[in-house]
Amino acid sequence: MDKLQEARLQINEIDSEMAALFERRMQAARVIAEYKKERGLQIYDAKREQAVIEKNAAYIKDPDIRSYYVRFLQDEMAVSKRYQEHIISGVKVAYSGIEGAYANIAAKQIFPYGKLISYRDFKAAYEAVERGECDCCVLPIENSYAGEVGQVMDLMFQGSLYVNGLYTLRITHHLLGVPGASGKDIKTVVSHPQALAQCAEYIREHGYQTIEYANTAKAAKAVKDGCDKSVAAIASAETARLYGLEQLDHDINESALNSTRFAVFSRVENKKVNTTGDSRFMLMFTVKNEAGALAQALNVLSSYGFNMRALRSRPMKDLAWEYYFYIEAEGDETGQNGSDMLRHLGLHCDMLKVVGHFSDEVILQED
Ligand SMILES: C=C(O[C@@H]1C=C(C(=O)O)C=C[C@H]1O)C(=O)O
Repeated sequence: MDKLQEARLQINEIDSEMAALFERRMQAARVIAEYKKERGLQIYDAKREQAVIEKNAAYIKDPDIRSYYVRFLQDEMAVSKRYQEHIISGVKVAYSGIEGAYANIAAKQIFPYGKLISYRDFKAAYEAVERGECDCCVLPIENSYAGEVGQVMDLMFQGSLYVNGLYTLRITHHLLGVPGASGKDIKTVVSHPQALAQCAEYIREHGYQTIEYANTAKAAKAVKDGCDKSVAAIASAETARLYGLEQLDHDINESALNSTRFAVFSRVENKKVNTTGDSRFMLMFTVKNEAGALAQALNVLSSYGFNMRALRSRPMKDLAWEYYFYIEAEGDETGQNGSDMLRHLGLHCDMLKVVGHFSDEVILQED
């Protein structure tokens, strides 16, 4: 047998072993895909991929081969993600608003393989998941300009869903006109009040009139339907594509920090979070009607070493002048220290629940 034949026989043997291993790996990936579907988690997990590469690359003794093996792992994981997409494809994702609105843009980016279903408001989207009509919903919880989204906070307090992921969508506004219009034609701009406010300086410099719409997508649709070259909408590039508008000017908002945080809600809690140090959790509670109860409750968190990042209060709808509290804190509350903290905190509360935890806040780019 010559060298070629010998080496090919070896490869045949290796491939047959690898085929069996590949099948086992893909079966494990299927289990992971189903787990993610139930919990509204994204397929891609950057930290896990990094860990897989680091751990396995270290097994390769020949330094010449190591970089090829890293490439092999990357390809293998890309194949596994494609397979997971096939399994999850059609996951039903509820969002509130119409196509082209920012909630829709966020949902599309988080679940590009999902079936996105529009609901008329936050409550309808949330309840569609509670009823089992959808697998998860994408709702805004906070905007860097307008602050918390109160209606969603109330749903989190009263409802039964969990937050297993948080995503920040950076929002860039553009000036959008009907095809053939140019910047010089524009006299009036239309958009959501927040978008108009975020572009106030630009609007003032150009001397435009403004008209408010319920959301940026509706404003874009009105420009398209109106066929008036003197009217432009302020909205995203995605909205421009959707409604066949042209970008007459780009990046017209003043603050580059304009962003909205979207939470993904699902019926099943994601118990095990990444414990690499970036974990966060969300609590909701009411305190006993006693002097110092709130201060004592807050002290419990710090005494167990949890760093509180946000504290908010909202009125309880059915009890006048009574409030519930929302806390977002850093750390992993699923371990022993966390459960001790929660038990201790419970002593100061009438009601306490963990609404969600997630390992990383993912930044979404609009385009
Ligand atoms: C299998 C998973 O999903 C994806 C695919 C991975 C893989 O094939 O090893 C790793 C991380 C994820 O991007 C997982 O999250 O573990």
